[in-house]
Amino acid sequence: MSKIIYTKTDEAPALATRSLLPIIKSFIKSSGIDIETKDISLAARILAVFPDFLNEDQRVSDDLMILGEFAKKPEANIIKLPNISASIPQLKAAIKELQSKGFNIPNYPDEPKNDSEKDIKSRYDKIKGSAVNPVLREGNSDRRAPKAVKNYAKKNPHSMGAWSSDSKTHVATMSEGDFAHNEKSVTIPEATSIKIIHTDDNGIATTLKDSFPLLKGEIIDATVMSKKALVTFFDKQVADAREKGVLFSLHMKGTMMKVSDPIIFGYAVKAYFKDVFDKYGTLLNEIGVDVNNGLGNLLENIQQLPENKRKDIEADIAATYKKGPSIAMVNSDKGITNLHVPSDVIIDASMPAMIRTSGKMWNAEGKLQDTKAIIPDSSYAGVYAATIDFCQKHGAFDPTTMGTVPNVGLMAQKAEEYGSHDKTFEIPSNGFVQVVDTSGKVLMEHQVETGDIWRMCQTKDAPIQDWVKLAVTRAKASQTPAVFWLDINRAHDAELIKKVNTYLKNYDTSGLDLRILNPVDATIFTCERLKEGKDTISVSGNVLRDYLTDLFPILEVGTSAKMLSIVPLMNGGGLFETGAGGSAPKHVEQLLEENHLRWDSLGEFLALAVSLEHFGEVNNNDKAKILSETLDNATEQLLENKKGPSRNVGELDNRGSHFYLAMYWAQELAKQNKDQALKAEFTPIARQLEDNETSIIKELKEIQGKPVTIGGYYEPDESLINQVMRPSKTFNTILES
Ligand SMILES: NC(=O)C1=CN([C@@H]2O[C@H](COP(=O)(O)OP(=O)(O)OC[C@H]3O[C@@H](n4cnc5c(N)ncnc54)[C@H](OP(=O)(O)O)[C@@H]3O)[C@@H](O)[C@H]2O)C=CC1
Ligand SMILES: O=C(O)CCC(=O)C(=O)O
Ligand SMILES: [Mg+2]
Repeated sequence: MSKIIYTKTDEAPALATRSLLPIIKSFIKSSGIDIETKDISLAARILAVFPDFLNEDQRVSDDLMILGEFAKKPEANIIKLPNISASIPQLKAAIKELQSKGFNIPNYPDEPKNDSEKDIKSRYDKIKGSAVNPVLREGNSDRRAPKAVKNYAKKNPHSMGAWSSDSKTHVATMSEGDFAHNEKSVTIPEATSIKIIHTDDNGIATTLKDSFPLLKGEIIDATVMSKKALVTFFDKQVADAREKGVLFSLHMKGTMMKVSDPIIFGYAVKAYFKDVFDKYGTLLNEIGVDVNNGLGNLLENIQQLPENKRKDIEADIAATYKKGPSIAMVNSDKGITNLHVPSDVIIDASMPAMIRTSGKMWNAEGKLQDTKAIIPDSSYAGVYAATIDFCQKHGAFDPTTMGTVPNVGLMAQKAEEYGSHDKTFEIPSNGFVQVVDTSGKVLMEHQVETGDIWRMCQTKDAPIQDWVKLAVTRAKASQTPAVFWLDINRAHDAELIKKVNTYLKNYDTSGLDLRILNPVDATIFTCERLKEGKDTISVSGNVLRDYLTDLFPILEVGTSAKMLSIVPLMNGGGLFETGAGGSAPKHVEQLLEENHLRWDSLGEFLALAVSLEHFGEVNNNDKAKILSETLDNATEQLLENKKGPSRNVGELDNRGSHFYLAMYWAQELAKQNKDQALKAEFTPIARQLEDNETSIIKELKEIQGKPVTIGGYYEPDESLINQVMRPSKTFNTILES
């Protein structure tokens, strides 16, 4: 029996689900559509891997694993909300909360001392970082701003900070020794198995990863980030930011790149606080400071020191701040810097937000200031450098006239860098690393030094074929030029380009404008067209998929939450993601403080409509198709009448916006004539909702302005959270009837 699976996740999206899902359920009930939820929240994922530590009644099923399997089935139809990709500090906070609620799960062992602790750590490490999306994304990605959303933005532009030609903001990236410069790549001619081996200067070989299979036609690449080059680079950037009087800011993806990027993050913290580490390095080591988890980890750990010692260190930290450069702030009121927690500043959202804000970030005084945006690896940094350069030359983009940049992203089967965690290693000693196949042939080799970060990526052939097909399909369907963002001078991209050229021949591409440009040229080409109001599809690899689907949407429509995000699964199913953005923690904070939820569920409305459409097609269910069409119309109504959530307390919020969606949806169902039963069912409901609009909105506004509790952050209390998210008795009664 086919069904739609709805995911229960974390933070703001999970709050919103408590309000929206009951509405959806009541609307689809009569149409033979089953909806089921699967809990992939951080808390549930933790509980799922520790059944042996829990009482029988506390155990939960491993919903993520079940969903991962389901995603490979043709009948899959999954609505995926954004979930937390947990950094270590977030993971530890979730563990603490669960323990305080009586779940006897173990602590996270930073440095496991025995086999049992090693086992615990390895279970937690699978939950850490971006652990959900790669499992569910059994297809490539099609993300775009629907026409209604784009038109709304044109009529109601979001604020855009002006850019001036004397802006000192710039991107700083490495010019040697980084992943980009050391990359090697080969395409595998026949299926085989490979091992990754490190050999030290004394000839002692250690297996970093034992034999694992590769498919025919798979592209593999390997590269290394030199620790020496990285440290030199960071030292220079600290000095240069100080000299230029700009903010010091670091932009990376500690969640998706959960092995490499926290290590790189740690070196940035050490470079900025060089004086502190030179003076107290040994002591800090002894008390277990691990700055890969951010400056926050240091500040927390020094609390265990005797007061005078702690004060000495704090004074030296203060002196470092004073000496400068100033650091960009995440929250200047609370003194949280860009270097506090590796998951606070995530490049896909942080760089576009900065570009939207005149190229400025917040300083410690809470004022906007030009910044040095440090993106250590140079593989994709040029995209942001070129965008900034474009804005410095031409001024900010104008949302009322600019074009749009949909993306077709290669993502399936853990493609490229985002699947490299289990093949990323911090090198223990000088020597070399080799990738060796079963015949003993060395496929790739790198000289390495202690502390270097070596990694290998895989990109399977079937996803590449599917990606090229999706690109052609989208270019044809929208009659829009499409650019493959690939650099012939990069080893991996050179292999990919060969395949793109081969697979493009399978299609009739006459009349289509398809090109291959390196990322910098692609940025310039796209930005020029964008400014002239022209659309351009970006066809990109996995990392640029992530970056570009925040960059352009944030400039075009203000937030990537408004994106339609479809993942046509390779085995025929559909995964419908909601927007491209995450689950901004500040939204929960605001709800708790003043009972106002500014989260915009627009991406979810769009995802549900395509999910229903897909359901209708696969199951020959015409009602599902009508529900889909009417939902799309309702969403358009919602945009036209400006019934999205406001940022401010006392105004319409997420819950009020859901009410309007329900009202418009019911009206659209009452209006249509394709299905008389639906018409008859929804005509009185539409009337009831209209008649009670004023009182429902009043009920939804009255409750705002006071703090609320939901009994937990990672594992809220179901009854409390439902009460908070469904506060209108009148509305609930209509839905239940
Ligand atoms: N698909 C997924 O599962 C994803 C998960 N994440 C996770 O989300 C968390 C936060 O990530 P972060 O990098 O801060 O990115 P977010 O996209 O959550 O936040 C960036 C900014 O976008 C705006 N925003 C995003 N979504 C909405 C929405 N629906 N309604 C209103 N505003 C919105 C807010 O800015 P403004 O100030 O303009 O209101 C927000 O501060 C992390 O745990 C991250 O790992 C991140 C991306 C995708
Ligand atoms: O999975 C994650 O950590 C974030 C995913 C993301 O940012 C995206 O797909 O746009
Ligand atoms: Mg992203």
